[in-house]
Amino acid sequence: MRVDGLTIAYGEKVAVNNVTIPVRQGEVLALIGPSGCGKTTLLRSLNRLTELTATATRSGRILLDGEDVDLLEVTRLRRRVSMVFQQPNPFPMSVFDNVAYALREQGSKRPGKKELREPVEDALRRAGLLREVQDDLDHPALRLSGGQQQRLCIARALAARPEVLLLDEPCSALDPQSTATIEDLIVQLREEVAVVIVTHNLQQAQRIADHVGFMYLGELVEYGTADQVFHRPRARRTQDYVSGEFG
Ligand SMILES: Nc1ncnc2c1ncn2[C@@H]1O[C@H](COP(=O)(O)OP(=O)(O)OP(=O)(O)O)[C@@H](O)[C@H]1O
Repeated sequence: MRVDGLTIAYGEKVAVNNVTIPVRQGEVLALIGPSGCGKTTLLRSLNRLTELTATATRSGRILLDGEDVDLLEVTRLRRRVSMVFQQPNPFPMSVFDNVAYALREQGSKRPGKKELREPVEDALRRAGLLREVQDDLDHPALRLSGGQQQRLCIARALAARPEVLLLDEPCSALDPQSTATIEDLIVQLREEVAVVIVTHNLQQAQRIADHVGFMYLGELVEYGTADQVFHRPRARRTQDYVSGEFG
């Protein structure tokens, strides 16, 4: 995926200013920067969620596999570029049905429960949750712990076999143990899906990211490997931010 000269404004306020950044397959890209610098807006634009905000306007191009995302049917785009939010938001239905939902929505023919069992379990396995819920697939998803609910949301996103997974501060509502589990999961997932994560947690970005984009006041100030951005930042602003001097 590639973002090219992207500018997004809410009314008069420019939230993302002329950003060009690649999203590479097989990698985790972390977007970091102080509050309000445009990370979430950039993330949400990748599958056109910013269109849901009436005041948002956009210029520049976003390409998925060389195709302009504006030319793709939006439901299909959101299956290929899938989003997991800050607060786990499973549907008020069983664990099984949460994941099956994504699969049922896919084809023209509605598969039955039997046919769905294998792909549902496969998505749960890839989200690192199957072992914990195997015997409780019919239990309400809302009875799971917060960390399990977040992995269920990841399983739901993975079920549609997306090419890109967008994670908006996925651990901010979780305890340290669940956070560690999800970080391990993200590192494994990059083999099957490109991951873009917004995080305030610089240690987290260092632990899991291959590339890092540092944003400030809507601009992409610096983009590089995690090692370079954290240990040899080129810009003074990046240096100040990663050393904890502001933000
Ligand atoms: N729906 C909206 N309407 C108007 N302004 C918005 C809207 N969403 C975000 N903004 C503004 O756009 C700018 C960028 O916000 P955004 O949420 O993308 O930043 P962020 O870096 O993700 O912040 P945070 O780290 O606090 O989540 C901010 O000034 C914010 O106030």
